Amino acid sequence: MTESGRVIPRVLVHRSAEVLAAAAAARLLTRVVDAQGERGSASVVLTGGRNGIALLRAVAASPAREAVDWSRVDLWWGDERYLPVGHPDRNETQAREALLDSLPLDPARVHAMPAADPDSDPAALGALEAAAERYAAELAAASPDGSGLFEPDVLLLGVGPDTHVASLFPDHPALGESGRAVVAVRGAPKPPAERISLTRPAILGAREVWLLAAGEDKAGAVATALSGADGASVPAAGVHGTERTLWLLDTAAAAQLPERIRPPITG
Ligand SMILES: O=C1O[C@H](COP(=O)(O)O)[C@@H](O)[C@H](O)[C@H]1O
Repeated sequence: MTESGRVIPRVLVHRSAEVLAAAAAARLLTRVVDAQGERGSASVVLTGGRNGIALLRAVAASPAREAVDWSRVDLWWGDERYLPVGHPDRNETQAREALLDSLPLDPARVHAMPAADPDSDPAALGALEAAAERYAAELAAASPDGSGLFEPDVLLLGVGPDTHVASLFPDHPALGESGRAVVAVRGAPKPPAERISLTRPAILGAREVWLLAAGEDKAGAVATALSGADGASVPAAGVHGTERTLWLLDTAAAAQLPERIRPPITG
């Protein structure tokens, strides 16, 4: 913990993307079981992207998934590509294929972000903004004490090569959104241009934030974010959990970390 009360991130480096996915899956399963033991249920915010989906595949492959009571797990998304239901590029579609369709989840507890109307132009003014507002209302309604505070047990984030997390991109106005929990993102530099994202203040409510990055294309972003960059312009530098912040990397993504903060490979 720093003097400002911020939790210092812990960085773990695994020997490959496959080991990273398997280790993160084991960690997630344990965290969910522990949260259910403590509070009766667990809430997890999923991410899209290759590392987030690899983690879900690793959960699907793990016999330890039987240790979880999946009917008492709430699933949310940190961001979504605003595309029609079932579109292969939707984070929801990929998560369902990788894991969710094989779990005995309570459908009422699977909180996918709204999808675009297949018969309308997703860029048309209004619908995307209304979709973001609906998701914000869903989040507020689900807060356990009615306070509207969103405190998921684990919030997963992929890290883009440009340091984006969820659909908060560097120098995009959505990164500075402070008055709401969910924001409509237009003009995203990575397709599709229309997206929905949790805002930085919403992410900061999570008990644990885990940032996942594998591959050499992520090395620059990881080094920048962990070297004291300003979270107001470098999205990955500005997110943390209230109890814990974990950076889960493979050796390639950790390759440009300055030596003073590069931990030994954990396995
Ligand atoms: O588009 C997105 O990208 C990020 C990062 O994805 P990656 O494939 O570069 O790891 C992801 O975290 C986000 O959920 C997704 O919408």
